[in-house]
Amino acid sequence: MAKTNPQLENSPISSRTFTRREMLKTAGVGGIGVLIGASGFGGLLSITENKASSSKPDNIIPFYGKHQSGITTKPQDHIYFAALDVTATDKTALIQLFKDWTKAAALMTEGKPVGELSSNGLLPPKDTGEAAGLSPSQLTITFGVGPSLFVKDGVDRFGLLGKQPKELVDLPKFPLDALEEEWSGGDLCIQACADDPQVVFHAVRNLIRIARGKAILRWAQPGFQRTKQADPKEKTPRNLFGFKDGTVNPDVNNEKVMNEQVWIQPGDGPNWLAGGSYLVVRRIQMFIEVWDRTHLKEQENTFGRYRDSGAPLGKNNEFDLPDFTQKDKNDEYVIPVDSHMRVAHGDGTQQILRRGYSYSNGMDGKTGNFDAGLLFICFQRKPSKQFIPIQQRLAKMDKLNEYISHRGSAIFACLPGTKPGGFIGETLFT
Ligand SMILES: C=CC1=C(C)c2cc3[nH]c(cc4nc(cc5[nH]c(cc1n2)c(C)c5CCC(=O)O)C(CCC(=O)O)=C4C)c(C)c3C=C
Ligand SMILES: [Fe+2]
Repeated sequence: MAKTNPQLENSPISSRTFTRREMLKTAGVGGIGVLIGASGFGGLLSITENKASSSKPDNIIPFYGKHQSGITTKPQDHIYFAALDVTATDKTALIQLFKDWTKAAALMTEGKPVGELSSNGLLPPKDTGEAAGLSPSQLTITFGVGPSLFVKDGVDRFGLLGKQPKELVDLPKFPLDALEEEWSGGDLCIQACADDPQVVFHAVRNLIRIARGKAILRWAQPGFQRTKQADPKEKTPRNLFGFKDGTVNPDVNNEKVMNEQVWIQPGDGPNWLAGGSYLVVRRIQMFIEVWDRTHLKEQENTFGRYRDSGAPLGKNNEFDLPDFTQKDKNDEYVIPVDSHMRVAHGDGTQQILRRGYSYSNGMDGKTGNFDAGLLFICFQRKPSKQFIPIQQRLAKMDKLNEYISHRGSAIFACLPGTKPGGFIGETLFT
């Protein structure tokens, strides 16, 4: 399980840290427009540069690096996930979009607004403003491209057909899928994660705004887990069924394991994607009202773990290895054959890096129940050998299926990282 932030490969935090909070502090109440007007933006920057170098915020996750952040990054408290449809019809516009997004994302992850602050009362401000004064909050922004960016309705939209990886195709239909168009697919995705809900919303909102005329929102879903404030020891978070969720995950601090399981390697497919990773997202509704009427033993048999400790059935501690051979006095397996953990584990050869968040979207208008569940997100090197076989098993025989329904689905190739001066998607488009 992820215990520390492994973004060691991303470039070190810039010494020119000029955060939203510092900007307000430097300008003083009501003074910012006047200061910029008088000295120009560069002047203000240089004042703050010197001041900030001795007090670097430690809640910045570097945007630039070999890989995009937000994949092996220790999960932050909040997510805002958005899938987009591209409306632009030429490749140049698409390239410009990725250039603009890269610049804006790099600024926002450092806690800066997306454009110069302006005192021109006749223009809308470049940044929407709701994150002014907020810290960077470990914001990560991760971009991906979906299969439909390459070919849609048989049309090679941007001359990218020859570049489409074999793995980047729509997921197969699984038994019990109840997918809805309004929660599925997308030409592009943006995953914004941070320790503040307003910071993640601000990030996606500004990126969508920048995309105006080139791409539009297709679907979006915010999500959460317990905050670090509520659980300073940062134990494994619990899902909305009350169980610890995220105990077994490949070790993000082990580079060899990440190269085997998560990062696409040169030779895996087209070279433009080496250093990237496939993201599978499933919007899974959880029938919490039914679950809340289910007795504890049944709940524990459903997952194959104890609710309180998170230990595998028959063991004492959360991180004890499960014994799948152990039987009880009735000659039944202690960890039931249809339990979620056992079925997901299989023979242990397929692994995925799970990075999901709970969601709650108010009431399901059709039933009067909560519309709540798991925004399941996982990263992997080869979906055909990782998510797909696991989900095929789960869809067939997971006891958890009585309590959940897969409502949305999409797959994206998360692009490799980039250096300052470059842009996300550069390897694909040039
Ligand atoms: C296809 C992949 C998976 C889907 C979809 C999925 C949905 C899902 N899972 C939970 C809750 C738990 N999952 C747990 C373990 C677990 N789940 C998957 C895969 C999918 N889950 C894997 C690969 C594993 C690890 C298996 C192993 O090797 O042990 C657990 C147990 C604790 C843990 O390890 O995190 C819980 C709890 C829900 C609620 C859900 C859909 C709503
Ligand atoms: Fe699971």
